[in-house]
Amino acid sequence: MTERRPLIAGNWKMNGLRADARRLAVEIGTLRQFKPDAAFDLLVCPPFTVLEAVSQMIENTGVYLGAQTCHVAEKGAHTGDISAAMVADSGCSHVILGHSERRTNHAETNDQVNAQAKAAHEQSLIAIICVGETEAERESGKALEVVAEQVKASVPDDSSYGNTVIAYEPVWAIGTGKVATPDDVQEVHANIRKVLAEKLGQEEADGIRILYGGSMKPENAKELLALGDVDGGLIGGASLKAEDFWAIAQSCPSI
Ligand SMILES: O=C[C@H](O)COP(=O)(O)O
Repeated sequence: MTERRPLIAGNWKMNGLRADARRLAVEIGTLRQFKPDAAFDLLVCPPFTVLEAVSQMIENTGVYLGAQTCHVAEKGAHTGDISAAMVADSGCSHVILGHSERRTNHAETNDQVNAQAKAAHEQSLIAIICVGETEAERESGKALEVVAEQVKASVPDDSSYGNTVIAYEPVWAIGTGKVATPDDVQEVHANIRKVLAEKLGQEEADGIRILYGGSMKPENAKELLALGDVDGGLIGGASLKAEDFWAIAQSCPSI
């Protein structure tokens, strides 16, 4: 079976002026250099405006750089948008797509996320495709079904373990301090892998990393990261403090 090296990804969201971003990037990069052979990959996804600054700060540290979205078109009349080519040109290897905050605040649909992921793949970017149910959907027993539908529709057919990561983020757990139970997380992750196998084949499904996101912190990371189908975390709030982000990464089981 393809080895799934844990990925610990920090989504800085709309946080970080240049000075803060540089400081945080240096702190994370410095910690990373202490353990270059660690059993996990580290990724930071700052806002577009500081990608360049962060890219310089993490050069040669082994920390990967990602953006938080991209447009489906390569270039053109799309005021305020950023293309996958621009993301790649900024030094990024990854891009987060379809985060629930984008789906809610910018009305992004599964079809759009699918097209964004294809655009990202064309630029050799790794697409981190986010899915997750709302609290009402969980309470009405529809979590598995909703997430399965999102995966089926948002993940393009050209996806592979080399170019795609899935992030399961229950909407109600994001930034709230509420965390899904380990049993619930494992159940959803296993079902995502099953859907991926039906869509892309077992080999790809076995290799695609599925991250958990939603109030992951040093205190709960170990239990979540130990689950069989959890291959890392997409971390918001706790990724803004280098020590917390690093403590989460250190909680990864050895591979
Ligand atoms: O992308 C990250 C997630 O939205 C999780 O955010 P959080 O760790 O602040 O709950």
